[in-house]
Amino acid sequence: MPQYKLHYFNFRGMAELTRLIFHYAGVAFEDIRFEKSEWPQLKASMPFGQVPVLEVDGKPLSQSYAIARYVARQHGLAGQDDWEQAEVDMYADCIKDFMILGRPMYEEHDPEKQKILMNKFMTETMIPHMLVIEAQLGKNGGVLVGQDVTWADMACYSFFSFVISKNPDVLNDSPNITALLARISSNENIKKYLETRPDTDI
Ligand SMILES: N[C@@H](CCC(=O)N[C@@H](CS)C(=O)NCC(=O)O)C(=O)O
Repeated sequence: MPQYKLHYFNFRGMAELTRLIFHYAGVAFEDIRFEKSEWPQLKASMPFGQVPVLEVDGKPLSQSYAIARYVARQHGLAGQDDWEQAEVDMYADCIKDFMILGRPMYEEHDPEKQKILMNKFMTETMIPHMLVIEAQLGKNGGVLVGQDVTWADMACYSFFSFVISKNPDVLNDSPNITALLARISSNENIKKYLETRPDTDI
């Protein structure tokens, strides 16, 4: 087994999906978390000057979804054939869009402007795309692709569990997404991780 070291800030952010994949798969990795005050000293050592970065036997890999996909492929969570892998990527990219397009809303501090951004994000992106995910889970027996949990489901879990920690009503009309979250959070490895995970705001 390679030696994995995951470098990121001490919050969930863009590393949490990979952390969850490692824990779900029961694979040991070093979860290296640092504070914002330490970042200026570390930035130059990261390939794109950004994190997350995964070191695999000393070799660095950057870009959160490249990292998550790589770890998922190595541990049987990326789909059974090329088509399934493409479908898994499709749903994972949909979740990545949520994260990228939702970011300006979290960074806006003026409540009025934040409300406008929130409405636009919800009506143009989140609600229509959530309906697709909800319907697919219903059609496909509770997971997005194939017969079992993949990293697309983990991406869904990572994103929506964060969202409902801020706004518990978001999944009121989404029983299938709610069931997926319950399924993943009842995994023994995930349960153990959640018991000890640092309690961070983002
Ligand atoms: N496209 C990159 C974006 C990574 C990114 O935005 N990282 C932020 C933290 S979430 C960062 O390193 N910020 C510090 C900086 O840019 O100096 C990915 O998906 O990994």
